[in-house]
Amino acid sequence: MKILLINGPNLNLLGTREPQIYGATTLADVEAAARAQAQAAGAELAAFQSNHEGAIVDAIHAARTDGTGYIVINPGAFTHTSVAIRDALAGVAIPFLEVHISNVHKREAFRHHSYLSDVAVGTIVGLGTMGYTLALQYALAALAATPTK
Ligand SMILES: O=C(O)[C@@H]1C=C(O)[C@@H](O)[C@H](O)C1
Repeated sequence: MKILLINGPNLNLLGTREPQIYGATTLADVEAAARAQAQAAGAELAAFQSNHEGAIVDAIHAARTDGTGYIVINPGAFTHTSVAIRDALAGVAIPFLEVHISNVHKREAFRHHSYLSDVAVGTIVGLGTMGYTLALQYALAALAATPTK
């Protein structure tokens, strides 16, 4: 079982970026916890972060042929702008969960729309970095129930 964790732009700044919104946990902490969670379940986790839309699209394409069974993605600001990332996720037909650390629905209006949510299995919003843990828990259970992946 292999899960790909993708974080988008500015999430490399986690821990110092607007901590009142995104908390004090660093991206390295998030990725290390996710890796340990996956390994404890007998799964592999690949973690990818980029500030560049095309690099995220390329990472999604690569998942199509590397055995990835589930994607957990926080697209950052590309959530609200990127048809390209939406199309890549739909194009590889790998189930994915959309995660947002903050409750985007309590923030600026431009954050209320996602180009991904209607093609996602589900979304986890506003639960801080625990959202990643919960998303992984769901993805691991889903993969365990479908042994082919
Ligand atoms: O809450 C989050 O994780 C999302 C992260 C970002 O960087 C923002 O651009 C999104 O609007 C929200």
